[in-house]
Amino acid sequence: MATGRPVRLVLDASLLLDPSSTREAAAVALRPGVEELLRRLRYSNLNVAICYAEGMPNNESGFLEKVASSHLFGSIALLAKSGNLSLTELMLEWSRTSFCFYATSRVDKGLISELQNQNWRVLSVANECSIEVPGVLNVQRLQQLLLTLATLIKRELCDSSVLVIGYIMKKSREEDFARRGAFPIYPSKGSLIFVPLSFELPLSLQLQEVDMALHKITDEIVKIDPNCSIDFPKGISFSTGMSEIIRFVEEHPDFRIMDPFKNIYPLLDRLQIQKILVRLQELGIEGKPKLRSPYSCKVDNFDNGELDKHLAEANLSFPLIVKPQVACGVADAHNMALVFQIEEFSNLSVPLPAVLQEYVDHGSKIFKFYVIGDKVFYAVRDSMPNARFLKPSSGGEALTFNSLKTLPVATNEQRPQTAAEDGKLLDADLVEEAAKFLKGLLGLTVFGFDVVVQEGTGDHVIVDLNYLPSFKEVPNSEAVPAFWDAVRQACESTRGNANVQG
Ligand SMILES: O=P(O)(O)O[C@@H]1[C@@H](O)[C@H](OP(=O)(O)O)[C@@H](OP(=O)(O)O)[C@@H](O)[C@H]1OP(=O)(O)O
Ligand SMILES: Nc1ncnc2c1ncn2[C@@H]1O[C@H](COP(=O)(O)OP(=O)(O)O)[C@@H](O)[C@H]1O
Ligand SMILES: [Mg+2]
Ligand SMILES: [Mg+2]
Repeated sequence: MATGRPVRLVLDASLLLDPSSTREAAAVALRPGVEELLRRLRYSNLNVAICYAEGMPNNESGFLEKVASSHLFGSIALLAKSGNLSLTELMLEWSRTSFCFYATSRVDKGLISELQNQNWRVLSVANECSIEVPGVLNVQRLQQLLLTLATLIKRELCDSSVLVIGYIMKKSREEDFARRGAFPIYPSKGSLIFVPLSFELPLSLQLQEVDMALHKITDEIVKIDPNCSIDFPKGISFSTGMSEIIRFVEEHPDFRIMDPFKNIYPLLDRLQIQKILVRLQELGIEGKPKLRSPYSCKVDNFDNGELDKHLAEANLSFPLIVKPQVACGVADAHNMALVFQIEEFSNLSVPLPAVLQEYVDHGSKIFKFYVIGDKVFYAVRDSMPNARFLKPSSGGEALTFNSLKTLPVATNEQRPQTAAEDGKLLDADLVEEAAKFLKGLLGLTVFGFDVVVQEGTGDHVIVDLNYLPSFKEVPNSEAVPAFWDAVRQACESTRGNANVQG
């Protein structure tokens, strides 16, 4: 099939409706798992339609019409001619112009053979009795439907450059990507097919069906052992599914993954991040602003008597920003504090072990840089004001906050008047150099980092490093093609480097 012929998927009512609901004439309901399937199909770049027999009770057909329109799907009433259901004119038209799938959970041999005569691929899904009709593909579980479709589409596209990417990430992140059109099942540009991996099915079988797995492993952290010697992945417990994937990757060194787990673990630890960022000094260029990491030191507790000596050795002075050493993956990784004097450390609620960092006055503007493959983007975001604005409100207490939820950003009067100066503050070329340097160090395909420009010195201070962030501020028209290029690059990079488990 030449690329570009639309792919159509017609879902039979029997696949969608919960059989128990239609039998007892209870309120009509979707079968478990169908809502999630429909949501994924909504952003799949497949042409989807729901079909039902025209004689279906109105409450059921009405319900299906509503489901179809809420997902922007078509809906088709199959005509019953002399007792047999047959294709509508529209479906016959599709047979000529598109590659068509029909997914059903009931046996209607007449309809099936008519569909097959019109070159439709018929899939029998989650059927109690699998249909022994030649050419019908039996799909045991609903969760297998998308991967089955992906494999069939790839085969039909007869284009060896098409890659199937299986992804694992939390629902909200998947939705972010899907809504941006980043996860097509029928490839638009970039000839990539994206399918979710299901933790309700054996992972090893699914992983053998895809060309690469794309993951945000920190979405699958169940807990991190709070002992003080952080040496990831020791001490991290992952979800069962994620543990299965980790084991599979260990047993299949050639399996492609974006990105290798060992390249991600350092970004779970703000001390490791610090060690990486300190190397930015190697980039020092005459006449250019200084690129650096904030002065930092680690503490295992807040009531150690030698703290002020510790601070002096680390060239640290107040105010300090205090962050958990664990950088992400657990709820309290973003619980922080701004501390103005040593007394405020007593009963400080920041999780231990913690990192104390120089608080850089940066005029409440932060530059969020995103490296997506070979491309570098950045967005400006409101940030914390200069410390002098925050001190009075603290009244002798540390100012505690959650950086993702309650970051104390500047009010208007706390913002420097030179808003127009923002662009001039930042030396974007210098930071792009840093981005490329970091990419080389990290071995990550998509990552983000936060830059603040110190007032007075103009130092460019990188305060945070994240992998697979949402880069939501980057326009889809630029971010999505860059993301696809990055994914393809990661998949086609030579096997050897892909995931050498050192
Ligand atoms: O820390 P930032 O710079 O706000 O970036 C966050 C961060 O990457 C965060 O990941 P995590 O540290 O919680 O793993 C991401 O949120 P979730 O993973 O909780 O969804 C955000 O996507 C990042 O924000 P942004 O994409 O705006 O940089
Ligand atoms: N050293 C610092 N100096 C000044 N502001 C900082 C510093 N570190 C972080 N911030 C501010 O706090 C926010 C959250 O810190 P960050 O390290 O990015 O945590 P997270 O990983 O939770 O995003 C930053 O976006 C920035 O606004
Ligand atoms: Mg951050
Ligand atoms: Mg972060």
